[in-house]
Amino acid sequence: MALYSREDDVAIIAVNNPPMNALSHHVRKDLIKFLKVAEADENVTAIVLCGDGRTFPVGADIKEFHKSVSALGPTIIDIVHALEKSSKPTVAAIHGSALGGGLELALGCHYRIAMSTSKVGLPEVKLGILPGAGGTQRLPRVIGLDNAMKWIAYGHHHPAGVGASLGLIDRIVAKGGDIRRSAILFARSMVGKGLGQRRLSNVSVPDASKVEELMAKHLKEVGLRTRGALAPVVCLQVIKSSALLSYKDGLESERQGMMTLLASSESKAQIYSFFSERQVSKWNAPGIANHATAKPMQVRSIAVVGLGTMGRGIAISSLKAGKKTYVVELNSKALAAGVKYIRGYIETMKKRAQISEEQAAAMQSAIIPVSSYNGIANVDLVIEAVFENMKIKKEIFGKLDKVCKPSTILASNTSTLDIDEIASATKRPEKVAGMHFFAPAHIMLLLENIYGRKSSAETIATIMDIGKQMKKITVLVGNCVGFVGNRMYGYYTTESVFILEEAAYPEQVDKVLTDYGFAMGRFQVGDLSGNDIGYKIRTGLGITHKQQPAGTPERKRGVLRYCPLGDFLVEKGRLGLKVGKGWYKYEGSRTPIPDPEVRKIIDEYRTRHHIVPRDISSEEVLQRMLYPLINEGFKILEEGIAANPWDIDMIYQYGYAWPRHTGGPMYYAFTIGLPQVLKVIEEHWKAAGASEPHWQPSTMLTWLVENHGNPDISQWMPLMQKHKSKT
Ligand SMILES: CCC/C=C/C(=O)SCCNC(=O)CCNC(=O)[C@H](O)C(C)(C)COP(=O)([O-])OP(=O)([O-])OC[C@H]1O[C@@H](n2cnc3c(N)ncnc32)[C@H](O)[C@@H]1OP(=O)([O-])[O-]
Repeated sequence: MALYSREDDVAIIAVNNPPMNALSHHVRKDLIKFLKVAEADENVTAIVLCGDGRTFPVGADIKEFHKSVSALGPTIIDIVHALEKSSKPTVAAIHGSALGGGLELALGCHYRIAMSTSKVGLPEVKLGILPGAGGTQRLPRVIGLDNAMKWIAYGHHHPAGVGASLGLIDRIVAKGGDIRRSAILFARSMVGKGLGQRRLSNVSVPDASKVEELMAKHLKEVGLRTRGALAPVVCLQVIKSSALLSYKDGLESERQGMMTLLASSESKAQIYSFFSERQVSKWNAPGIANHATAKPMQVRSIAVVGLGTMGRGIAISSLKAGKKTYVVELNSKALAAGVKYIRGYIETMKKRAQISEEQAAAMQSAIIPVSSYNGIANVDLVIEAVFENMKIKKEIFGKLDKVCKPSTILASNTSTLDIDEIASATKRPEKVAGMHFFAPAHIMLLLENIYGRKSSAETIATIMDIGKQMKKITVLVGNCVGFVGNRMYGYYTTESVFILEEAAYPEQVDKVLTDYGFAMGRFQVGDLSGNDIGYKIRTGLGITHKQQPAGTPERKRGVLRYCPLGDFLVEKGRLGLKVGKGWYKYEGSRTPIPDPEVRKIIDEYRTRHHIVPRDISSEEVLQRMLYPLINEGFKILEEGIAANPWDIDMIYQYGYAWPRHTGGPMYYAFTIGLPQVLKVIEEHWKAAGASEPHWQPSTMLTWLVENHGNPDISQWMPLMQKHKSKT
């Protein structure tokens, strides 16, 4: 709802719809009603629009999207026009954030004042839509086309100070000031001044003459940064109309753009992503604990064991979260190198104004270098980040168990290894868990937390809470080889080399993936992370080409199909970007260049095995790359390793750069339709048989299709649970 009050001659309309003052239908009804009251009251000379509680409205109510209620009048644009039309000065008093429809309301007001700490922006593009309440037409009239294109096509939130420098905010109220009082005084001071040029629909776009040039520039940038996404392109086209058409016709173009986007699968996927991102914090470890009941332990200090790339990033994340951080390396040279890197990184963040001087100083003084395990006996949480080797990890956990106080939680940053086996090296398995960070750990937003068979409710709640404090998208999953992310990814890489064998070169496979929306294809990613990583894992499993006894068929490992092309590459020193050659060659930059030598390796291999390369369609490449992931995702849900499909999707969006506008592997499957996905998987399974088990259809997928066709993704788990409880 909204509340109406008076302060002498100024009417105050305050949106009161916790937690974020979204502009739900009932709020919109109140706003129009109170604007009429204020307009009709002779004793009112000015109107202040504000938000109660945490914030100014942060936009339309996203829960109403794709439901009929979102279109029920009054709409946000009706309120925008009522605010603008008012004969009395209308002032938006912004605290917290004014986003989306919230900022559009503020653009309807004649004046805007904001707390210095507040944020403003039109982030609709991140929901696959556009600012459909006049924002595409009104913002360029205030901040110019160039800025408006940037703001709307990328959807970033901007500090109010930046808004003020562009003329969007008329006055800034310093931290600690009273925004409502300032707005009342400001509104009163504007009474009697002309409103004509304050009504944005009367104003023209300042840099309209540069429209074609700006369009070309922004279309190019958007194409590079948000590959394959429709919304940024439609946003730009609609903003363009603000420079070429009348306000009224521009609004019509905005309406049409909005209709197109609302009907797209992209906006549904983005809205699903918005809620999924928040849903993952409501974690559940079936039979052990869930977010509502389990209480985290207070963690004041964290020790990071191992200062390689991962350990350094984890230590920086810990310092950013304000923890006293013990950094541990037994070798003094490695310790010094790690500490130097961390200290240097903090200074760089300070120089780039990513953190304040005080924060930097606090982080520097919170680093405690340690060269023996005894030095971390009293920490609350240890995160081990040493080499991916079970024997070494068990030795370290055994030692940590002996020296650390009984309440210390011991976590491993393993990306694949069995957490229960690691826990078995201690006498406190209830205090052991996995915290799988993604490289670089201080930048990547994903944290995949793993609970073991014996992890306690408190341990799980604590690692989830630490993820939140580190500002990570933290997803809880169960224990299995590779957990969720890497277990699924394994089949993606497996299938990619099978495609090389049969039909394509790396650049052809990668192009299909980047056209789909990935920033990089699988082979470029391999080069970037180092092809030797996978090689070491395969060596650990004893399956590389060199480890086989004489006479082993090159393309078989037992009954399983195998492709050694990745092994050949590493054995020829093609480790990836770091050495300037891998699946591609690199000539002094990070740009991958298709390499005739790689083609030669593939061609010779094909000739040796009498493989005649065939034509392969982009559709087949995409299906073969993505459907094994999806199939494995269903197996993971079936086994209870992930509690919900959106947990998997968030892991893929934030850990593996899955394009957000398609939602993630599980949501993408829903968009394609589960029957169609199953049909393709079954065809491959029929053709490949037991030698390619990743094509064996998941029982859950098969059951859902046979019994429910393509049920809504929110129903997959409830339907399965109902089915299981009956059987
Ligand atoms: C039609 C005309 C065109 C206009 C289009 C628009 O305006 S499109 C909109 C353009 N605007 C945006 O895209 C802004 C969307 N919002 C945000 O980006 C962030 O909420 C934030 C940055 C404002 C605050 O971050 P924070 O980390 O402090 O808080 P938090 O994120 O955890 O949220 C707390 C709770 O509020 C919920 N909720 C939040 N917003 C909305 C909403 N609009 N609606 C409904 N619910 C919303 C959120 O789900 C969560 O619920 P839960 O899980 O507790 O049940």
